[in-house]
Amino acid sequence: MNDMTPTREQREARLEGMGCKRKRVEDIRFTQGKGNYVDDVKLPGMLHGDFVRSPHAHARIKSINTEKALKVPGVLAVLTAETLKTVNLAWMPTLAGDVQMVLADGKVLFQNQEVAFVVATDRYAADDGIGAVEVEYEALPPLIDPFTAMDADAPMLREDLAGKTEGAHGPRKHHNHIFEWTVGDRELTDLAFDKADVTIKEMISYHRTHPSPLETCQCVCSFDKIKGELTIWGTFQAPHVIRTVVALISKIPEHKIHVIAPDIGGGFGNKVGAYPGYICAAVATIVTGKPVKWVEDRMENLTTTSFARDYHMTTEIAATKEGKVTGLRVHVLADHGAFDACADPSKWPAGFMNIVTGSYDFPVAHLAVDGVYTNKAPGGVAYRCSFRVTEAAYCIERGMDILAQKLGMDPAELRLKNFIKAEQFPYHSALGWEYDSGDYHTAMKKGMETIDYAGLRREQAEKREAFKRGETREIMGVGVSFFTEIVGAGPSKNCDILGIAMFDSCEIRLHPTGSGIARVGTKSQGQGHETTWAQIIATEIGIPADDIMVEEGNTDTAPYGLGTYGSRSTPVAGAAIALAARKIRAKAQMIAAYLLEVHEGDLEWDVDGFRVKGLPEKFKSMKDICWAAYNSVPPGMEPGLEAVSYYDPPNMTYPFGAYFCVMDIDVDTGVYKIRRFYALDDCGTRINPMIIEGQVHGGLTEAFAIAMGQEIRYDATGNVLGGSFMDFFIPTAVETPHWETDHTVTPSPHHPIGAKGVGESPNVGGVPAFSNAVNDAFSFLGSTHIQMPHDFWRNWEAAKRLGVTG
Ligand code: PCD
Ligand SMILES: [Cu+]
Repeated sequence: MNDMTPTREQREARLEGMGCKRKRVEDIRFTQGKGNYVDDVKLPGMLHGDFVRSPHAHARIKSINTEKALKVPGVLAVLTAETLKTVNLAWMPTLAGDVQMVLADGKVLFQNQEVAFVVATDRYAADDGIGAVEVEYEALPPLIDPFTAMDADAPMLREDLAGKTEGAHGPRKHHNHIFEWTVGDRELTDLAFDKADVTIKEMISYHRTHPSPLETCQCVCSFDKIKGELTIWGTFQAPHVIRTVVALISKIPEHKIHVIAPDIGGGFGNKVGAYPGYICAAVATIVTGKPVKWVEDRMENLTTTSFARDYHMTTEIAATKEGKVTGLRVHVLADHGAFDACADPSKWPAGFMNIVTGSYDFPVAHLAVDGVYTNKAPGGVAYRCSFRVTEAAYCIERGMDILAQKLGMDPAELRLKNFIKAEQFPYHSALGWEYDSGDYHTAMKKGMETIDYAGLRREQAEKREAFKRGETREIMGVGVSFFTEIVGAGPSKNCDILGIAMFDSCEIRLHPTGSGIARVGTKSQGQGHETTWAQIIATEIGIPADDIMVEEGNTDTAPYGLGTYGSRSTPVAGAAIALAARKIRAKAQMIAAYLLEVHEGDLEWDVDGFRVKGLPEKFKSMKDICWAAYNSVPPGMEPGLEAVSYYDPPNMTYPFGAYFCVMDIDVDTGVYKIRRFYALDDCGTRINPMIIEGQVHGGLTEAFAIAMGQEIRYDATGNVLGGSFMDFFIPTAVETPHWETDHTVTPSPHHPIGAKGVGESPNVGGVPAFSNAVNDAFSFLGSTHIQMPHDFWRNWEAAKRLGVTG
């Protein structure tokens, strides 16, 4: 070795592997406006489709007259449910076992529902065509309040299900009932409540909101009549699932369907489901023989595509007078809108809501969820937690605060007292999960020390006294939230979508000169997979991350995968990537042994190649081995260096975190100021700390939006009130607080690289932190629970209700 030989550290740094704050490679094109999004797909002769939508929330359709529309210059076709019936596509299956109208069939069930699809030479002509379609409606009584959905005299929404007493998830109790789902031991839980010293009960609602990604949902469909092939470019978080759904409902053989998800401008769960626009564009290209583009506008996106939450959770906790929790009982009324179009794994009608015991050692618990139909848009999947973990975390984190208040205990102290202890992992929760790993006490204490929790409480006590003396009009709240996430759906034993197990996949192919391509079954929408996936490979096989190209989103080239949502990419695909890389390394080891004329067992891995044990100068780098793989492999070995891995995770991963929010609220105006927000996340092994930080910043900003103002509201007749950015709160840099981030590292014991997901965590933990801060601020005035979102007006209303302002 001479002086020019790089040190081990230098070789490691050159790889930019796991743990490196590698800059996002995709940002080179994104920041220069050189991304390639669906709307950038422009094909010769391409037509444009757009929808006639219902102004009513609930109405019968008496007639649709398309004659005038068809005379509008540029309009080529108008599809209605009747047209779609000729190809058996007026309805489509949802991922939740329900069916959904593609175009209104006989009646409409929510405002802005798709009624007809106008296809024209350009978007403007399509719009003129929409104006010329004549639809005659007969208004029906709307059902907006989910609490009245199962009243005896409630209007029947889903006439297609009339008389059906069995739904996709068991018996239906009423014509607007979708399912009842129960978990846990009812009897033992009731007993715990009978014996409890202290109990609390509160209706905690997580309102309806919407992720509203920068880019709306869209697609371009192009049918090649000669080859009988359908190509779909679309904003799909799960391209392979879309291909399978299209194959099942169109009867086009799956190998003749090409689904391509190009760059995506944010997904946030909004782009998991299948929407009528996709089906209509596909039918339209087959009918017209021309490519057809469908692009939603902002209002269409906000009012009709996958909303989030709308869970009304009656929460009860039983405890001893010393503050040890002894039982949890939760009933959820789930408002699903007109169709059950959630995208949970098949066996989980309410997602992973049974993580509602949170980070606490509840000996017994019981959860019951009733899903109901209302005259609102379908969905329920979205917004940085597709599987209802956010609802669960909000429920338990609000509940613990309410219990602390009743016990006269500090909320952080109550949590510390009830945490699952580090030595209890793997921990079996009362509602059936096996938490893989955690160290809650360490995380919580680190957070409390960093923000000087005790000092904040002292300050708050002083401020409260000053408020009572009339010296200030400001009240101070400290919001505590300690969440446990559950991500990585999921193990084939209990997770499937449409019968397909929720594995994920990776295929790595190394080229002779020592670079390569990795194709993965996931699909980044901004998370930075092109950067992080290459980092895993770099560490595993010693090829610099810059020399690995990552490709996702093309069903012809990527191995089958279930896509990106529910923070599943790192737990599932991340593992597939590591294992595919290890297969390559195993073959590389055989080649190296052959080249160095030693036994495989005599070699050891050293950063970027193999070294003969005890003979450090005998070394073959991965680059050398790549070349050899194409010309001098051991006799009998196949040439080439590539591997595929399909990974079926043995368990979910359970990231967690401790969040604190310090807030001051002026009682006379309701105006709040967020003084401090501290977020400690534990996502196990950290692949790219900078990307993690970005994920946390983004998720916290969204949590802030939800907790402090964002809402999709409906009036009594079913008009959407949050349908544009005039009424729907999107925080800008001006409103967004400063985020302090921190971490601990508790690797997942079953994941090949120990990583857990992180993308969803900040939203899961963030919302309760904000809401608890507001509630904590008001608590000394006798309030137990104030409903989100906590905008200025509602804060002022709360102050008024509590008699501290006029
Ligand atoms: N440990 C760790 C973890 C993680 N990571 C990173 O981070 C990220 C994320 O991850 P995750 O957690 O795994 O996740 P994913 O699967 O990938 O993704 C998903 C998520 O993601 C988030 N984030 C985001 N970002 C952006 N930019 N955009 C978007 O859209 C979005 N979305 C959101 C959502 S909503 Mo759902 O769908 O509702 O369910 S779910 C979700 C990536 O890149 C990775 O790699 C790292 O580094 N490390
Ligand atoms: Cu989730």
